[in-house]
Amino acid sequence: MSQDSTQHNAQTYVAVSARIRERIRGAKRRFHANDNIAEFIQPGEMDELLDEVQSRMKDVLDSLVIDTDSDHNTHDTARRVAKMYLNEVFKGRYVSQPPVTEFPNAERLNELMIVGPITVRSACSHHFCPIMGRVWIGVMPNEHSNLIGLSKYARLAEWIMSRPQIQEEAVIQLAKLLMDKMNPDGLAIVMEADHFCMHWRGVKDMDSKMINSVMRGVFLTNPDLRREFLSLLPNKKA
Ligand SMILES: Nc1nc2c(ncn2[C@@H]2O[C@H](COP(=O)(O)OP(=O)(O)OP(=O)(O)O)[C@@H](O)[C@H]2O)c(=O)[nH]1
Repeated sequence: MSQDSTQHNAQTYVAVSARIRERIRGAKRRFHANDNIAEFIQPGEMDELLDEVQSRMKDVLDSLVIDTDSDHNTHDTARRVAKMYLNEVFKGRYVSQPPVTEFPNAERLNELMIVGPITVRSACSHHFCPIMGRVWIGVMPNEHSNLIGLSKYARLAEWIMSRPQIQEEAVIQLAKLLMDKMNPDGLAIVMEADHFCMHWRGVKDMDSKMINSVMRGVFLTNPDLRREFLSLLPNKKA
């Protein structure tokens, strides 16, 4: 019998992760660590996933030779880790995009606006170690752009970041989402983050950060605008 199926109530039980994977493959879609798969998850299946991830985490703890039966500290760790991954730190894979009210640009605003720093939290796809950082977003709207509420930049950034990520792909996913939503003349994003896979382990370098920027539309073609955006970012070391 395959690992994904067991006898269950006299019927063949297919693990919920296998059922979800089957639907995604059927739709010829990707399910990389930083992809959102909410549309393939049916009502009630998140509870089943929680049980499945808990059971597999228990196997990992067993393989780490940790006595989860008599060690009171790790007795419920498998469940806690499963809940943390599915409902908190990787939630952005499993839930739909947060609702964002879009307002027409009634006053035909076409001046640079900047939001930030927005705190972002993620984990790297390579080691599942935390990434903690800040992001600044600059928008150059035009008369046809949709405007979104200020808090929605943070909500959308959190949705993208609460997945296993690499920083270079995360900023591009965020840029695409905002471009699609607002349709501005230009968009600029700067992200600065600490990667705990470099602080806590590996090279154990406490000081280095990763900073990257993504420019779209007029921020690419107009160096003065790009300079204005970058000069208006508060000192990132402050
Ligand atoms: N480009 C990029 N790399 C990242 C990011 N987060 C973590 N990394 C790096 O991913 C790399 C994984 O490298 P590997 O050589 O496969 O893994 P490793 O042997 O554990 O690497 P060390 O960290 O050097 O011990 C490391 O260099 C990490 O520092 C990110 O957001 N972007």
